[in-house]
Amino acid sequence: MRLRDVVVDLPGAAPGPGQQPGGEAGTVRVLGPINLTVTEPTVAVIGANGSGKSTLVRLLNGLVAPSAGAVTVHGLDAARDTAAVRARTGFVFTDPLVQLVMPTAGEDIELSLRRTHRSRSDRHSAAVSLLEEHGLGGLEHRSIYDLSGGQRQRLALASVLATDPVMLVADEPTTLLDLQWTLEVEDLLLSLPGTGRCAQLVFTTHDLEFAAQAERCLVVADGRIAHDAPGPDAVRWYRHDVASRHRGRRESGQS
Ligand SMILES: Nc1ncnc2c1ncn2[C@@H]1O[C@H](COP(=O)(O)OP(=O)(O)OP(=O)(O)O)[C@@H](O)[C@H]1O
Repeated sequence: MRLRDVVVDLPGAAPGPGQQPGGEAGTVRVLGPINLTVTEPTVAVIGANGSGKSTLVRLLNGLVAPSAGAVTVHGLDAARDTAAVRARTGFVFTDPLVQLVMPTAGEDIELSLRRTHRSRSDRHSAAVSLLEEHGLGGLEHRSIYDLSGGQRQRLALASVLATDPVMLVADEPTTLLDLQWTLEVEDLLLSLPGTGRCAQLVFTTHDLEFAAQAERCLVVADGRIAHDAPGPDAVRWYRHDVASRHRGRRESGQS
């Protein structure tokens, strides 16, 4: 993926802390300018609340369009060739209810399998085994509203993976999971490129141990890339940066 001179300006009453006015009156600049070419198989995006992480990854499948500049994914312009980009890019939302569209767990996965499994019975048996693989065995008839938050988050991931995406973008994919499932899902996600199940994984997270395992990690601050390094180095830089700002505020009596 490639971001060239990308900025995102969004409507806003007044710029918040760390934000600049956008190019048009009444807008704030929430991202950019950003120039990046990312080829690494596993890429983490970390940073403070409101720094612009979700906005950055939403650019990758056209959920957010840049106000200026260009986002290229698999050689396609994400804002112009959105349908083609979305056909290749799976997106896992932080809130699974945003993306689960069918009434039951089994039906949601079956919907994702409709392109690759033509017959209904094939779709059903593939859905049952995918549910098992994600710790949701026996829940195919369960309403998506009667699943726990963590079960829903795993279902959302299973449904997106069922579409065989070339690139998987996951926005805080483990926020609702218990410790065991956090570790399972992190292992699964990080292994995807290596096992050929998708070519590239891009994820946002506040879990720094997870981020440290990525080959490349982008630290976002106030809508800009503040640091860009291999996972362990970027996480070390981020911890140090946050701690020293915190110390500075404490010493000046601001917190
Ligand atoms: N549709 C929108 N309209 C106006 N402002 C928005 C919109 N979406 C996001 N923003 C603002 O853009 C900034 C970046 O938001 P974003 O969701 O990208 O942050 P984030 O780094 O993912 O935060 P978090 O860690 O809290 O999820 C925030 O100030 C947010 O309030």
